[in-house]
Amino acid sequence: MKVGIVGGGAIGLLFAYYIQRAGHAVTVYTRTKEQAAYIQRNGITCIRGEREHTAFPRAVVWGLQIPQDDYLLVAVKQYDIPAVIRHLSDAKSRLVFLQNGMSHVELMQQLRQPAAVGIVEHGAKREGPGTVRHTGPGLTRLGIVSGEAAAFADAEGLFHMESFPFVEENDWQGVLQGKLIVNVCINPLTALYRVSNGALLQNPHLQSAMRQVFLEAAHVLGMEDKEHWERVCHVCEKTAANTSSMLADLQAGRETEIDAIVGYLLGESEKSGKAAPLLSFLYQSVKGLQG
Ligand SMILES: NC(=O)C1=CN([C@@H]2O[C@H](COP(=O)(O)OP(=O)(O)OC[C@H]3O[C@@H](n4cnc5c(N)ncnc54)[C@H](OP(=O)(O)O)[C@@H]3O)[C@@H](O)[C@H]2O)C=CC1
Ligand SMILES: CC(C)(CO)C(=O)C(=O)O
Repeated sequence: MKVGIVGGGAIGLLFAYYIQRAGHAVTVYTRTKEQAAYIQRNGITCIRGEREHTAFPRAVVWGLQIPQDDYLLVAVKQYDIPAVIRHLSDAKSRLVFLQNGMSHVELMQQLRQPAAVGIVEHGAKREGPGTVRHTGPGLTRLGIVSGEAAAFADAEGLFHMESFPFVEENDWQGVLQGKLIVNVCINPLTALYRVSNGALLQNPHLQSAMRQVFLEAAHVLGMEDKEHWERVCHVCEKTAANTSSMLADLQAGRETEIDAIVGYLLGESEKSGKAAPLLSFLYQSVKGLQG
């Protein structure tokens, strides 16, 4: 099977490495010709614990040719999706979007191709143009957003590996929302206070601030059940030593995914008329910091 991965960041390199190892013909589509040349020459090295392996997919720059892949996995940040989609119009591939947040779902529904979300429960860190560290092994949940279900019938079986599992998810909206609320609670506060995820639990004042953010976000999403708060605390604990992606983006001077995470919720609060002053404060603060 021909599988294209758009984006050679942490998630793109991780998926390219594992799917190539599963025996598929992978092409990584990068933004720069330098990264494509690097991967062509050196492959992709994945570090997991003490182990380190290299796989050798093809690599080319995105947008130079119409992709001929059976599947295309889009692994760019939310805000880069519009630029990627521009080159998709003639592609016949089935599409899988791997982003956090929720604002891509509406964009996906406007595409001609069958499209699915891949909800990524792995942690990954890019350590070089062809090197990724698999920091938190988890799984990927596939949910069909548009097109015939039959288009994705083979996906789970094709990509699944014991060391890199894929499962089909019927309630993909519920799972995506569950992940969204975790990111809403953890990412902006860690970015503003410049703390690791665990500090939001360990410091009682920050925990109380996070609880207030949770209550407002849960109200907007109609997800006030106890289990969602427990999940937020569980993720905070499990990733206690992590620098959240939003804090990492700010520290590196990159754009954050605040629009796809908090911005999406503000859109929902406007539609429903539910007030969200804390979310608005977080949104404006992170926007202000990213300049
Ligand atoms: N990292 C993680 O552990 C997890 C990430 N996610 C989600 O996955 C998504 C990707 O995250 P992540 O991999 O960490 O982000 P990165 O910033 O590491 O990677 C994004 C990549 O997209 C590339 N890119 C941007 N525009 C284009 C383009 N037009 N054509 C081709 N490539 C392009 C960038 O290229 P360049 O480097 O040249 O700018 C970069 O390599 C995000 O939505 C994130 O929230 C979800 C779960 C876990
Ligand atoms: C779960 C969490 C908060 C882990 O750091 C994350 O997804 C992120 O940083 O974006």
